[in-house]
Amino acid sequence: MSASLFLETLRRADLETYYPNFSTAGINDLRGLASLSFQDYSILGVTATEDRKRLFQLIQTIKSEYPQLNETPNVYGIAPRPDFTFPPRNQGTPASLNLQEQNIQDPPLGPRRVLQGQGRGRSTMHALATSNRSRIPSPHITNHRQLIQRPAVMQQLQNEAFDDGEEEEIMVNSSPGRRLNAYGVPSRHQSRNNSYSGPKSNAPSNLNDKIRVCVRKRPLNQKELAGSQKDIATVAGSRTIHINEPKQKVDLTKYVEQHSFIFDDVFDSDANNEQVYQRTALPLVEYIFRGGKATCFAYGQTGSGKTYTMLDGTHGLYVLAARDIFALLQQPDWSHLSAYIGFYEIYQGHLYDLLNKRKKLFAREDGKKNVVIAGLQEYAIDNVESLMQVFDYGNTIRSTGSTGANEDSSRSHAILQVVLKHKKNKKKFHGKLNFIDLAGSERGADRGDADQKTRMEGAEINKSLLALKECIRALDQDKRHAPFRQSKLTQVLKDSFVGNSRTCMIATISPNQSNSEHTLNTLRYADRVKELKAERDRAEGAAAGSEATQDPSGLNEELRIDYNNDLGDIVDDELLDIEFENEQDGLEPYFTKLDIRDPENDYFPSSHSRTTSHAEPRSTESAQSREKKSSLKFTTKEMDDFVKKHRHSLRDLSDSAKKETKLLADFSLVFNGNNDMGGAPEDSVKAFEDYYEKLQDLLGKKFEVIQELLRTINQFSQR
Ligand SMILES: Nc1ncnc2c1ncn2[C@@H]1O[C@H](COP(=O)(O)OP(=O)(O)OP(=O)(O)O)[C@@H](O)[C@H]1O
Repeated sequence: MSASLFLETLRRADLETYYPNFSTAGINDLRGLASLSFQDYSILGVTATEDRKRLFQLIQTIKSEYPQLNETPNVYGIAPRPDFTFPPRNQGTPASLNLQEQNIQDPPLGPRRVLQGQGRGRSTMHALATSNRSRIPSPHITNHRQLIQRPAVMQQLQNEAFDDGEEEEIMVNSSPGRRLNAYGVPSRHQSRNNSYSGPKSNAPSNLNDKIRVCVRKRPLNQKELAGSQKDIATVAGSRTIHINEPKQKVDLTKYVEQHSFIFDDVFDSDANNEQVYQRTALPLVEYIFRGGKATCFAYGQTGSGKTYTMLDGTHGLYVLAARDIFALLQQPDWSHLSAYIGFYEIYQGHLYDLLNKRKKLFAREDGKKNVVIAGLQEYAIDNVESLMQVFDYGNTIRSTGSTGANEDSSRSHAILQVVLKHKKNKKKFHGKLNFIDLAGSERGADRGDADQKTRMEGAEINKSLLALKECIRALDQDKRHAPFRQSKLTQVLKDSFVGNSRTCMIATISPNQSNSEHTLNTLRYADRVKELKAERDRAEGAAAGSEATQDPSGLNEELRIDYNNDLGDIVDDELLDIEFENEQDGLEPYFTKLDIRDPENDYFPSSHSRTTSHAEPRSTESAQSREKKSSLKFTTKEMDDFVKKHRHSLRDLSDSAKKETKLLADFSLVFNGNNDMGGAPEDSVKAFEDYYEKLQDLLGKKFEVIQELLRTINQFSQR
């Protein structure tokens, strides 16, 4: 492991100050850290309680991440010199340091201290009603993001996560505490707590939500069973999952911290793909027949079951969806449509066609803002067998690499695209469904023994997953700008997120205890999406009374502005006339049968909606009188010139808005990334200065354009 990586590891745990001490003691990699015993902390100068806790947590994280390191003896032989200890934090490194060369083994861990000095048998149940921790605010936030106090729930229970013959305590519903970043290292920022509202958790989720977040737990595999690994993920009901995270206190007492999450659907390890399909991809299948665009993606740790769920060759969701798509295409209502299949991967920021010798591809947008993968070989397929053959062929050339967790680990994002087009006019697009098997991220970027290529792959994957999260976040918060351009993945998915689109995320998790931190990271990532979605739902609910102000497109005002801003050259009249097909009528029998039809039917912009969304409503009377007045005051040429000028200004403004969007997105990504990864505040400040200076420039130019337009209008009004 390079010194800089090691330093970075310490930095993320807020322990970088001790780097010189570690380095002088010859501890410069994870192995060295894992070998440290509690007694070594003082010798290394780590005396502050908070820092000792942090170091302890970091070491536990490393040990659970890399179990092989647990066997490493204390090869560094750090032993207290009778006459010397490292200075405490911030006091520099001693100039002359003479560590003893002898090897000292870690002292044995046990016997563990028993809480409050009491012995406990396996069946003992102690309610620690007076414990401070029983008053820790719940991690769950109410709808209004207020912390709610939960009853004293910390109990000592029979420990199910450890089975080493010792009693542990379980902190039920305890705070997740400091958030772990993608590396499983505690972030310096306090975690946003998991949010859900209790009553809602019992009600079935809405299959027609714009964004759905589901979780799938895979069974323990043979290796984990053989290693007596415990299942720490408990599914409770159809929407709740508890993660019993094994932890250790500073005094080495083991305990279990239970984290509870609620999602749209939670699938237990015995759920099969058909059951998962019914509540994830099936609603998307019917949605694309209604002219929408949809995305179904699996997110999760390497080896957690993303491929198994999404792209398994025989019963992945894509096969099940294809079965229904082909069946629907056989029906008279849809016989004018064909399904075209494309299969490509995003590897290191580039697109490659998996059905055409990994030919390099480029993502573009057509005039109607559909993302087009230029050069992608598409096959008109009408039966599942042919699809599976084509898919198998593509899958053999997908970029894979070996990670410790999963021999066939994919190092690329694979996208299987199903586009419905009109048979008579292939250019006429009807609907699109993307199935995405995201690359696993955790084992690439931070592995000390990974080669440069693997690390670069990991970094690229992390970047795209971060951008994906940012885009979903932005969309879910109905923000005006989403940083689509930050990664190839989000660029490609852009049209599946804006406008009439639906997204289903399936977070896949491994249930074994050694993966608990990655599992929690996955669930927190998913929870973030879910939490924001809940807020939006509430906001929409609150606004339900003001139906008259709602856009029939189903886009809220901000997103609509973004969509329009992003249209760039759309100011030409023909492009303003953006039209999505709305062929819902013919769907009646099918959707009635499935009983999942969206009752509101509010996702499809009517052919007028975009145009009308720009225009101020005018009364007939005032329009007529304006026309009359105008005909008296202006010549045709003047009016024509003004329209051209306006159009020109709009183009400039639109260009500016695009630049502004990018500027904001760039800054947001750096800012949020920095926050999430625990980066230095100075980096954020520097980026912010750069951002607002550029914004000042852009706004100045916009102002000039508007001023010029107003000048002309003023001249007109003075006539
Ligand atoms: N729900 C499940 N039921 C049974 N086996 C499963 C399930 N999910 C995953 N597996 C098995 O676990 C192993 C890893 O799964 P998979 O390859 O899908 O992981 P992954 O998340 O796609 O990993 P990577 O990111 O490395 O590609 C496979 O052998 C797969 O068959």
